[in-house]
Amino acid sequence: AVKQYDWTIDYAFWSPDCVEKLIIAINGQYPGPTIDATVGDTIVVKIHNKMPTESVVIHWHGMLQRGTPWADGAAYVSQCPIAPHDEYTYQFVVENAGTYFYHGHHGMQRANGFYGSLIVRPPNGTVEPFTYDEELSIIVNDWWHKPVHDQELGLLINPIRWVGDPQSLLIEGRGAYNCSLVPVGADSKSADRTCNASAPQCQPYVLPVTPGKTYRLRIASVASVNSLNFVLEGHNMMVVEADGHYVEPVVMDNLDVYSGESYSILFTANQDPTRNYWAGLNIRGRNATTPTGLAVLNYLPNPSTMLPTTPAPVSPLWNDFNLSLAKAKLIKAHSSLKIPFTKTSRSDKTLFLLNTQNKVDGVTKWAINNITLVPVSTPYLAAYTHKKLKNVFSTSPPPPLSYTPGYDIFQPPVNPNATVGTGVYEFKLNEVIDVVLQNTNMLAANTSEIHPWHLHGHDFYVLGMGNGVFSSNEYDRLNFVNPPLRNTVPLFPYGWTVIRFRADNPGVWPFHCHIEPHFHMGMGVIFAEGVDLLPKMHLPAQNMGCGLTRNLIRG
Ligand SMILES: O=C1O[C@H]([C@@H](O)CO)C(O)=C1O
Repeated sequence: AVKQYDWTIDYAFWSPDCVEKLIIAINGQYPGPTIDATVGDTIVVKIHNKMPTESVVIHWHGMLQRGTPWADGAAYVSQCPIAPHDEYTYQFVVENAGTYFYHGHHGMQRANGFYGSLIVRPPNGTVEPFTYDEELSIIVNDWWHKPVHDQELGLLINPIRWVGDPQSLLIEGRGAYNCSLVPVGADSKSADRTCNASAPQCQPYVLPVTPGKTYRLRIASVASVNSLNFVLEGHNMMVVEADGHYVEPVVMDNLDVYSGESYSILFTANQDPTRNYWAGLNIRGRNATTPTGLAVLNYLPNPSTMLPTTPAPVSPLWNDFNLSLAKAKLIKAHSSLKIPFTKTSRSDKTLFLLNTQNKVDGVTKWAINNITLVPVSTPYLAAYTHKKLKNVFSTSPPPPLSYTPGYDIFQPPVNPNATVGTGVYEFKLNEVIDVVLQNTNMLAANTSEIHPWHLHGHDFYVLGMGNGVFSSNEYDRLNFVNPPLRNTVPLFPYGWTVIRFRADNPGVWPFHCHIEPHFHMGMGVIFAEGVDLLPKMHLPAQNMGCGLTRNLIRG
């Protein structure tokens, strides 16, 4: 079936955590409308950009965009952003059933509240490998009071003004800042400093349940910076799906969710039904003082306003990274998933990507094999579809496939200066690619952080994760039996992560850290697949109305 949506994008004043702030709303809603579709459906979303001075794109996170790379919604990779007062129509087919979401992929618009859920259901009559009575769904997020443009500029200047810890954690766009902490005096009179604890927009999100029933709860994270941990007070959860693929059921008493990831968990409302419970969200991976984000698990017929008198749920220690690693490794492909390779299969190409924090002209950046990705004004995909422009992004020499062996990942970089680049890793159609992500110490001593890496246009197999330096003899110990198929995977501090995918989707696809500030600071690479086929591709003219392709458009 064709599912048609008409979306007007505009600013709105909103109070997600009771403090009023300018956000980006869709049809006046925050979070944006949910897309609810079935495998095989064609999604058509007509965008009207009503923001007076900001251009916009929407990335359909986890959608493979097979045959429609121009609809991926990554600014200056797949398209020119949609100008103010202009319109653009996204059209693509949804391929796999699961829990997904969409979000802005231009500037820091995602951090400005520009996101929503995208749920894909299996074809009618399909039996899923688990059962439940009803379904609930939440998107989780971290939230700052500082306007995103202030945040963005702070990241790009010298010295860096890092965004710091968020003021709140939001569950389905709702949190509760303590209004007594809002500065008083002149500041309190300006609109963006209004804090109203009884504003309807910041009343806790309610998850209504009927005692005895089993629920599928979909959880997705669009967090700007933080790794999050989700707890359902008094209830265990069984993880059954991750990033749109079934996984071997695994019971957890709290769930780590990295930015860009999604999960389905099952839980049964089998606790004392005379009270309600907290759903809680805490930061892991950073030593933050941000209070727990709270929603209400509402045992019907109790009123949803009957707040639990129990304390906010606690999560494991923020820096127990071995626990984080062990938990991430518990996610394994469901036994019904056919793995298209064995222990002895090798990739056609292996990329070793060193993740370092760097400096370029004194400004703090992130680099991959010492190259910081910088913005361009011609969309990569548009350039690749025009023979004449094919080489504009191929730096000479091309971006390095690996880094110098012997790099000491436990020390700050000896020479922190990185080069800037717009180079592309080019793959032949159907090449099997392994990527080894290698984490390192940051510019400051004794610091290394979590980076959730997200690949556009693909799911990939997570072959393994570990501590220290990855060495090729570790290949034998990777998981070739039931590696989960994901579109986002964490890279842990001082650790490594190995993924595998087939370059079977002609197009140009970003692979980047899903931490919004880090992508801005250059932490990503660009993959071009089936490059010989791209000149035969016909992009919508509107994708090309900027940069070097602007003058090539014929009416
Ligand atoms: O990119 C980053 O910058 C800060 C810090 O390294 C400099 O303030 C931080 O925690 C990051 O993740």
